Amino acid sequence: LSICDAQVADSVRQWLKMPTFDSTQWEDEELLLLLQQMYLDLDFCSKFAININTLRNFLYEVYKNYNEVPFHNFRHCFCVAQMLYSITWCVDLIDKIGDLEVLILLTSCVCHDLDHPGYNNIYQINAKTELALRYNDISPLENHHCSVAFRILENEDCNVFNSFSSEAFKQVREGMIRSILATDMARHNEILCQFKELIPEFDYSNKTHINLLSMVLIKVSDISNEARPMDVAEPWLDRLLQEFFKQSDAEKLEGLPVTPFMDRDKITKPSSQCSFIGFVLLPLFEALGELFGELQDLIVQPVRDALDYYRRLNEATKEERLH
Ligand SMILES: COc1ccc(NC(=O)[C@H](C)Nc2nc3c(cnn3-c3ccccc3C)c(=O)[nH]2)cc1
Ligand SMILES: [Zn+2]
Repeated sequence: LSICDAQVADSVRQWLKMPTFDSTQWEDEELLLLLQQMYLDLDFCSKFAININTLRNFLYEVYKNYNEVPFHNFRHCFCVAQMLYSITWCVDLIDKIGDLEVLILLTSCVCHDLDHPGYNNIYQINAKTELALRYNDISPLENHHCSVAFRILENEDCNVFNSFSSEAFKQVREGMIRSILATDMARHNEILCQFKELIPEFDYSNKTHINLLSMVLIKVSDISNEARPMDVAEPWLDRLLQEFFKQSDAEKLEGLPVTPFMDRDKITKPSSQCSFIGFVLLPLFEALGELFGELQDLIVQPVRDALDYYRRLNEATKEERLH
């Protein structure tokens, strides 16, 4: 049976709407079919006259433009899109920000790490790479991911927006650029602080408010592994550290400054996760949970549980070192 005709079973379509979904159980071809299913189940193909073959070509071209790196690979992009998709159903996001904004967000998630080399912005800038030179040290990776996305969309066979008016496409382009550039963690505090200021009087008719909410939604989806069950989250942390250690080894070899939270001689998994979840992840998730109460049980509480788990693990490993 060709993959194109395969239908996604109803039970899988239901599980796909949950943060407990485990991407490791599926082949790449099946993940492509599941991404296609997300557009279909959100009714985007009929709402936006997206030809199903164009959607397939787009998703396959995206797939080919992700690299075989330990963490920032196609499977990561799937997880990020799938988390956004889960949130969409849980809070009825389309009812709150409209179809076009959700289409922009989902497509931004799919494209947000395109052609990631496995070496982050700090490395790009210190090593004076082609990307750092091209983008003048300004979010070189995120600018590149977004540029690759629109180069794919230049190809009519892959352009899922080819039925859009030029005005509508301009809105899509602005939205995708804003969302993908927002995933640069160097901007984390700037974005979180601005968002927290809006929460008390959040205004869904205010485009500035919607834009900031969209940036927070893709950020939450991007770093959301610890909101998933431990057996799903843990392998991602190992892959992430694999990628970080590869970078810090290269930095040592090339005489470049070594990024502290990446140095295999300096960090342990429990201690680095305690600080990441405590200082970065939980504050972000709690802010979104203040606006969308439905997310408390879905993804905020699981992050608190993950923090407790790593704190206990940290204590236990400290105990061990003492004896
Ligand atoms: C403010 O900029 C930051 C802050 C923290 C980190 N990363 C960390 O603290 C460590 C290595 N942990 C970590 N980092 C994570 C996770 C998920 N995504 N993610 C990640 C991956 C690539 C780039 C940045 C981040 C935060 C995760 O569960 N843990 C990286 C950048
Ligand atoms: Zn990412």
